[in-house]
Formats: sequence, C-alpha cells, structure tokens
Amino acid sequence: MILKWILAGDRPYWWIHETSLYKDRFPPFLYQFPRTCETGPGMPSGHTKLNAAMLYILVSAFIDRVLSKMFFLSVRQRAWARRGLWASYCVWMTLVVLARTYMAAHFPHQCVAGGVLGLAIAVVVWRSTRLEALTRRQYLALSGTIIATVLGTFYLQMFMGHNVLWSLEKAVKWCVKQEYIHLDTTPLYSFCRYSGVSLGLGLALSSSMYKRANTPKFSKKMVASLLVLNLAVSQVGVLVHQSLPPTMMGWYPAEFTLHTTVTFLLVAALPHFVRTASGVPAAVDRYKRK
Ligand SMILES: O=P(O)(O)OC[C@H]1O[C@@H](O)[C@H](O)[C@@H](O)[C@@H]1O
Repeated sequence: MILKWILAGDRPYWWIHETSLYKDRFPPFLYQFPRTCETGPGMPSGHTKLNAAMLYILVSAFIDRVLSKMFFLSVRQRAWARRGLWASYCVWMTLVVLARTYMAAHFPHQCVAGGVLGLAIAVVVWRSTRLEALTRRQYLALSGTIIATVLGTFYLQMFMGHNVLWSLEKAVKWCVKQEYIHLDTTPLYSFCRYSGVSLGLGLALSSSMYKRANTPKFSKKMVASLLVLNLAVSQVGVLVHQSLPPTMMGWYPAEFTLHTTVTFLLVAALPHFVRTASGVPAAVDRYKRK
C-alpha cells in the first residue's frame, strides 16, 4: 500500500480522459463495470498481489501436507499432480491479470508488478519458520511497526502538502455510475483490514488457546465442526462489515477491531473450543498429568 502511495499510478478508466495523448482526437471508449471504479492508486495491483500470495501459500501447503502423503499414488503420479497444480496457479493468475485489465481497473504492467510482489512475499513467508514462533510481545511490535509505517507515510504525505485523496477524487470524477464507487476500496480501508488481521493473527498464534489446540491431531468430525464454525463466524464478520456504514464516526477503528476479532476467533478461539468440546486433551496437558 505504501508503494501505491509512492508510485501514484493512474488507472485506465480515468487516465484515458486526462492524458494529453488524445487531446486532438476522441479517446477509445472504455467500458466500466461494477468493480472498475477502485479508489486507490493503480500501481501495483492489490488484487493480483493478493491472489499471487494467497494461492502460492495454499498450493505449497497442499503439496507439502496432503499430496506428498498420498502414498497410494506413485512417485510419477504425484509429480504430475504437482505440475498440474502449479499450471492451474499460472492459468488462474493469467485470468486475474486479464480480468483486471479488461475492466479498465489496471494497466498490464501494474498487474505484473503486483503478481511479482505477491509471489515474493509469499515465498519469504512460506520459507520463514520464525514468523510462526514469535512471542506475543514481538507480534505486538511487528503489528505496531506496520501500523506506524503506514500511518507515518500517510501523514508525512499530508504534511508535505500532497493531496492523499487524489485517486478518490479521480474515481468520483470519472466513474460513470456513483454506485460503482465502494469506500472499502480506499487504501486506508485496506490498511485497517490488513493491520487488524495482522494483529489478530499475532495475538492468536502467541495465545495458549492456539498452542493447546495445535498439539493434538483433529479427528474428521472435529475438522468438519471447525469448518462449519469457521464459515459461520466468517459470515457473521461479513454481515457486521456490511452493516457498518462507511460514513459513521470511527468506521476505520471499527473495521480494524472487527478484523482483529474475527482473525483471533478463527485461528485460536474456535479450534480451542472444538478441542475442548470434543474432550481431547492437548498434548501439553497430557504431558503435565504424567
Ligand atoms: O489495486 P487493485 O487490484 O485495484 O486492488 C485494490 C484492492 O486491494 C486489495 O488488496 C484490497 O483488499 C481491496 O480492498 C482493494 O480494493
């Protein structure tokens, strides 16, 4: 997000009306869709970054934790399954880039930059074992650093006289339908969401609930219950988000708190609840009893 502010990239749906390239002729007509009118700067693409990072982690985890343990498949079959998964990843990423460009939300180079960035972040996170094992104090310091860096960049730009809302103004000016403008696409909103998740994740991973829930092997019934509870809590999170009006006072802190809470529930509280309700002792408790 800091890169978005620093690089200040235009989006095609407003650039086409403002560039001097077409001052002597009509610009090409760019069709706008309900998701075209993103309000943040365009470089790099957040959607492509998110997809590249999230799917890299999911595919790597599936190969590592599931496919490599499917011993009923031959080594050759597992190798082909692995190639198939990575090929699907590439096809999906190509579709994301095409979609973002087609709906005039991005230029192709912005999507490529987002994809490369997302992949780089995911590779670092996937390979780093340290991130999973920080203490609560370190997680708090990490989240605090993220928050301070983003807010610092925001206020520094304001202090230096830059119009930090320039992209929102362009969206309002050039979007063909005002209902296509969603305030939850502003960089500040993304910041509240991601820093809330980061804090919730840190608090969860360093909690005794997570450590206890992480030790025993979950039965299929426990996994199914956890899945249902996770879906229910995520859905409640979406409903709460939709019921919070962006115009209300304290909308950003409210969204921050919502994302911290939902993440903590999904990662620590619900697995702990399912384990306790199923009567399965955590390895750490069994050890204490002996
Ligand atoms: O830069 P893009 O691809 O338009 O993406 C912006 C989006 O980036 C995502 O990372 C955020 O979660 C969204 O809130 C935001 O709308």
